[in-house]
Amino acid sequence: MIRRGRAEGWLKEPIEGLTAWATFHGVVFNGIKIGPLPGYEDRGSAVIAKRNLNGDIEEPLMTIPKELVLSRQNIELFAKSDQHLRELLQALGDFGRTTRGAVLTFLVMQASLCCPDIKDIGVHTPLTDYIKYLPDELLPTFWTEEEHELLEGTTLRSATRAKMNSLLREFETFRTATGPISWCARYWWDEEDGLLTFDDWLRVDAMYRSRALEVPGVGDAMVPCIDMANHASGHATAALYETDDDGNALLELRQGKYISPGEEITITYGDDKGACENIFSYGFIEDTMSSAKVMFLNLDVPDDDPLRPAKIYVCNTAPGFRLVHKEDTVEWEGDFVWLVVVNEEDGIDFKVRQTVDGEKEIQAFWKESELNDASKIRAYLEKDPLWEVFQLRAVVLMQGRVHAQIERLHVVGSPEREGTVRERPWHLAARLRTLELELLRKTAEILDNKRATLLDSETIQRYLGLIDDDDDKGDEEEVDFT
Ligand SMILES: C[S@@+](CC[C@H](N)C(=O)[O-])C[C@H]1O[C@@H](n2cnc3c(N)ncnc32)[C@H](O)[C@@H]1O
Repeated sequence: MIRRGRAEGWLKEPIEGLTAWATFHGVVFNGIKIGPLPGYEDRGSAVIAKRNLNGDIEEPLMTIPKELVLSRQNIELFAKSDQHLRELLQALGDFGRTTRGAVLTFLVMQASLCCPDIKDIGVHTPLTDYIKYLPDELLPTFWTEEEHELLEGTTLRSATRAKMNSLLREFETFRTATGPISWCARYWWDEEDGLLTFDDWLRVDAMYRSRALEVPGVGDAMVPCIDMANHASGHATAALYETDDDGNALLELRQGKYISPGEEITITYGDDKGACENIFSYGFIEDTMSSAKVMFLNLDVPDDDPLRPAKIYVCNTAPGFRLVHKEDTVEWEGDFVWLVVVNEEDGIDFKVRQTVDGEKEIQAFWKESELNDASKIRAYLEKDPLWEVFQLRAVVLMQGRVHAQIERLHVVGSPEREGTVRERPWHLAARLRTLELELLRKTAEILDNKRATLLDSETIQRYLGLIDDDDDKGDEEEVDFT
């Protein structure tokens, strides 16, 4: 439906009309305009200065009335005067009460309202027309299979697969929940000419994901016009967004920033986000990005671990570890790693408990202390006399995983661009492979050093039997390196 609306024009407006839309609905612009930035048209629209702007004295560059903010709270308000939207949200239950569920549903509803084949459904809001100004972002969920293959060996490959699966599940939930509503059955789900398809779900997901901001005092929301600001990190971020005492959204130039006419006003989408997440959520990597910054590598509990099923059962953290590039080192995070490297002889134990309603539950213990969640395990291990041994095991485990990932990237190499592969996916995949490979190599080096340091530690020397505490014992004991 959305693709058709874009092609036929009933769901598309030129960006030149946005200022009139905004002014009509009470948005105040101060010294700025919205449109393509000459030389950077591939970024879509941007917020551009119309005159000299001085961050030390400037009033807000944009003020967006609170009623225009596309937040969960406002969607609930819209639903009070729109019985069809209300029906949808009620049918969706818990999902309709999440911000994501409410926003995606609202966006599908706005597209349906614009569709000439759908009659007498829903209530027009200012935001019904707003979505006509939004571009279709080429996020990886719209890449072809050939383009996805270029991601082999990068962490974006599994992230995109997992996202596609979760989008499919979400869409099925949406279809099942709304199927019994008669107007949904007629317009959306009719076997012959139902208008809604998975492609629509991908499109509303992309709109939300690439434009959602965390608005102070509101939470995740889409803020019309402020969401036309492109991203720049660090000192290059020109403006910040916040809310005033009345809940209106503001775009404010940062103190000390001076912008000349024709220059862009950027915000940050999150300086801590890694290259993978930037492509995943926004479909670009900043030109100045020189490190993948953050990578998540998945892990499994080895098949030969007798505690594997219990460890998987109790695990409530992401199965893997995150590498975070900080200045000239790489730090890692992931409680799952600790769960993998300990075994029964060390002190981990699992017990089956019957709950009050007769269900069976597995509980994890570390030397008699209950581990309510996996995040506690590290604190216990740190206090254990064998802490260095556990660290060494963790380091060896991660070394194996990092080397396997490097190997996968080597196998992919630098493929030639096939004729059907689009320029942007090809370029982004190549940059991501390079950035992730560099971060992995750096991590491998750091882990090698860490391993060498740990092997030198007294605890480990003793654990391996290389230090003999008891001179009298002589050398009759064999060292067991396993
Ligand atoms: C919140 S929107 C910003 C407005 C957008 N340019 C538009 O035309 O609607 C986010 C999208 O803008 C583009 N974008 C933002 N910052 C960018 C940057 N630094 N480089 C390239 N594209 C950028 C990406 O396509 C991203 O998904």
